[in-house]
Amino acid sequence: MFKDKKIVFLGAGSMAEAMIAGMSASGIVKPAQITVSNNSNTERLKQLQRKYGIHGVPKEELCYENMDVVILAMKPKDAENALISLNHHLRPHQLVLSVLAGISTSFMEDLLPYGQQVVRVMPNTSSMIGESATAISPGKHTSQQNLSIAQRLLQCIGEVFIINESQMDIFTGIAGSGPAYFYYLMEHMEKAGQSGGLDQETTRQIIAQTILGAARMIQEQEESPEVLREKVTSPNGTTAAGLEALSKNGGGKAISRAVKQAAQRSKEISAQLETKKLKVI
Ligand SMILES: NC(=O)C1=CN([C@@H]2O[C@H](COP(=O)(O)OP(=O)(O)OC[C@H]3O[C@@H](n4cnc5c(N)ncnc54)[C@H](O)[C@@H]3O)[C@@H](O)[C@H]2O)C=CC1
Ligand SMILES: O=C(O)[C@@H]1CCC=N1
Repeated sequence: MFKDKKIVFLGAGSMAEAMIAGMSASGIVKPAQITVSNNSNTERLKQLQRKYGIHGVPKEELCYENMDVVILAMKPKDAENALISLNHHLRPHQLVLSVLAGISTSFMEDLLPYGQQVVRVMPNTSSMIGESATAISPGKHTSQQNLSIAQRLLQCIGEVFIINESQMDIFTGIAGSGPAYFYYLMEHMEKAGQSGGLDQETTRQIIAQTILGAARMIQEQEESPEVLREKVTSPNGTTAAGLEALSKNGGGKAISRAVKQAAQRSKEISAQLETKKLKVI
């Protein structure tokens, strides 16, 4: 399916690198099929080229005719300019994927040539090791065949969920931003471990294995998080004491607020860009 297909990343930041690393390691896409470009930092392009064996090409030197899949990976604030300048280069057969938070398919379609096939994508940085939870939603002109191509390509970086675009904000709050919540939790557990007498490196490995084990239990057992939590919790035991502290300190509420606030921010980014775009078109 991907033999000879050429993929270009516009944007060479942390998300692009995570996807490039995952795709290159998958064996499904060869590094030589991948090109990455950015606004001006040529040193960064050289670094990615050396590290992954892909092509790092300055924006002015990109040869768009050769591209099959264009992946937008700049910040949302740069999307409008990027789409406007892409407009002149694209051909109808080229598929545009966007990993930008808050950028709707209709926003892209309005700024690209009429009928362009686009897919909105929300990956996370675990793409780096092929463990992303990625959502995709097709634009209104996107064929089933191109949606399948996007799905197969993104399976190189982890699990892919095809969702309704109206669910993209909440998906972003859970999975796009989600790794950061777990890292935040780990940072705090690590500090507690150290103050309890463990060294930092050992604590880190213990926490990672604990989170990995809990995640795999959810994936491999039929039971809900609630049931699994109850199985850890002995009456009047250590877990009950820990959970009580979490609950008393607003732990559950804080987690649910974090997800909702991130989803809300995704909505706000869309709304701000829509308002700005209406002044352009
Ligand atoms: N970092 C993350 O965990 C995730 C990020 N995303 C999305 O990925 C996008 C990129 O995020 P990061 O990699 O964190 O940002 P970043 O700031 O690290 O990288 C942005 C890159 O875009 C380049 N750029 C800007 N305008 C450009 C243009 N017109 N053409 C080509 N390149 C251009 C910049 O030079 C830079 O290389 C954002 O839109 C974000 O919403 C989505 C999911 C997760
Ligand atoms: O923080 C952000 O806006 C991006 C989108 C999801 C994760 N990082």
